[in-house]
Amino acid sequence: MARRETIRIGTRGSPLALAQANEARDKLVAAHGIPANAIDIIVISTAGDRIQDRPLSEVGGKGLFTQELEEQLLDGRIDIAVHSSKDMPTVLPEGLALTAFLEREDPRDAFISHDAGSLESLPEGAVVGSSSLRRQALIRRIRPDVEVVGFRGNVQTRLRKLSEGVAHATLLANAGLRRLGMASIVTDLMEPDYFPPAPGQGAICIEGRAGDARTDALVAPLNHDATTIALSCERAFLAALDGSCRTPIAGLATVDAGRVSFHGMILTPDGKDAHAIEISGPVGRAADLGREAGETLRERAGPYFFASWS
Ligand SMILES: NCc1[nH]cc(CCC(=O)O)c1CC(=O)O
Repeated sequence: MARRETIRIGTRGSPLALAQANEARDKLVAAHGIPANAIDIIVISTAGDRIQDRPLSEVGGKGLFTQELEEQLLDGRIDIAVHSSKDMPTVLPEGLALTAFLEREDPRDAFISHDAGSLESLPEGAVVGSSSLRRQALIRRIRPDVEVVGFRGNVQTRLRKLSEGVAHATLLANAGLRRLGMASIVTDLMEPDYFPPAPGQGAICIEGRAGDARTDALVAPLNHDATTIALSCERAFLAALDGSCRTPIAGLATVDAGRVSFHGMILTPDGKDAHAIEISGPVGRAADLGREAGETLRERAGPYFFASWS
């Protein structure tokens, strides 16, 4: 393995992205018995980090959190990029590949509030902050009386807004809170059967250059098979729905005893209309099952469902 000695990991600079890059570095160190200083962590700013004044669903475009890292991968300025799988487009630039998925953290969304113990028990007409189209639609489906307001910024910013009374509650990925050591702020956890997470939520992935044997060998021990199987199902579901970032799409696959079980849902942004599917089969068919689930929902919903708000 010797093109150069140091391994360069590219990452975004948010506290969560850095925690994820550190986790990948620690796993590389442990797997290969190399010193921590043989790995450089290189912070790269993305459009998604720079745009703070608008919901990203409005900005549109794919790869808001990934493009700048991918350019540096293709240039050879970094060897691997560490991402949240949830932020990864279904189609990668030519020459790049997802080469490992780390063991998934809790995929559930966390409910955080100083005013109520759960989404269900919020007072009527309460305000919930979220800029995620999926969370907005699911919240409105469960609590049509609640007012949903856009809410961006890092965890600290959102918590400050809660304290200031800008909103009564917010939802964040429990995985991110756990990785930041902030699990104690969670008020309630949303069960995936009625509040399914985003495809990929809670799973860190490694992106590398396709066919780069050196980095493939490096990251191979970090791969968690069940997570990779679940993610291939979830990402095939997303791809089959042609996941425009304006369509609320949710889905979670779990793996047990050689079988993968998938639960997917698409919603209108107001949460009034939704289509859900449950499907399971042998792990070898994970991607096929995800694609079939997506195609079935697409057919069931009909073209009007996708056209009515975009
Ligand atoms: N959209 C930003 C983003 N991308 C991944 C996570 C959480 C971590 C994960 O899913 O692994 C978050 C923040 C959030 O949804 O609370």
